[in-house]
Amino acid sequence: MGRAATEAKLTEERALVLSRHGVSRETVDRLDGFVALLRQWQAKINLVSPATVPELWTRHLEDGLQLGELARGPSRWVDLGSGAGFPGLVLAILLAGREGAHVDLVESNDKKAAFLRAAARELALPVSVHAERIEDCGTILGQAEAVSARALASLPDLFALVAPHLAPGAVCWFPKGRSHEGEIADASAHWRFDMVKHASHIEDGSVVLEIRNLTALAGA
Ligand SMILES: C[S@@+](CC[C@H](N)C(=O)[O-])C[C@H]1O[C@@H](n2cnc3c(N)ncnc32)[C@H](O)[C@@H]1O
Repeated sequence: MGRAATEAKLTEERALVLSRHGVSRETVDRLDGFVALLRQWQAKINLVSPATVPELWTRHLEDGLQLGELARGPSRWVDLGSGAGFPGLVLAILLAGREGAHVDLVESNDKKAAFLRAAARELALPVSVHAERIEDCGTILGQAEAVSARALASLPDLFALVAPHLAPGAVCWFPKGRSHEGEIADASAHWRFDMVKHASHIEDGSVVLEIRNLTALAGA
């Protein structure tokens, strides 16, 4: 897609997304700042698939906005495998200004972590970036009221990563695509959990899974 068409699509989809999510002027300014910074860095490092840049608002930002609306309570989040900040940085943008709010972003890729740090600094967000492997971040996970992860791993693999560390009462929020039913079936063979499945607006058949009370089944 050429530059003019990219700009037109971004403008059109920004208006669409903002019409679907009532956010404050300050939040809109921070979302715009995030998009500008991401596009600036994207010219140097591959933060998101280049084909999805014209659809940044609908493919990437809106997932975080939707998650923030579903999970209004928690102030202390951990986002695993944050990549370019989805959904973790968007959640931090929504939480900016709330007393006690904090989002830990875990991203093992040094270049992406550098981008996340730059964005957090420029946008004055309540964020810590951990350029580490999730497997080494048990203490951070243990402090979370809510954990998010998008496009990181299958549901059983996500459960294995988080379960040993989750504090009692912590809630996991995992956006999932159309193949979520198979992942839920696989996870159910080894784990007991309470789940609410929220329909996602991002793509037909996609969902946001809200998971509580995760425990390993005996003998699994
Ligand atoms: C497919 S990307 C998804 C990024 C983002 N969550 C999104 O939805 O756009 C997965 C990200 O997780 C990071 N990652 C994968 N395994 C990881 C691990 N064990 N510890 C920390 N980061 C990891 C990768 O570097 C990559 O940036």
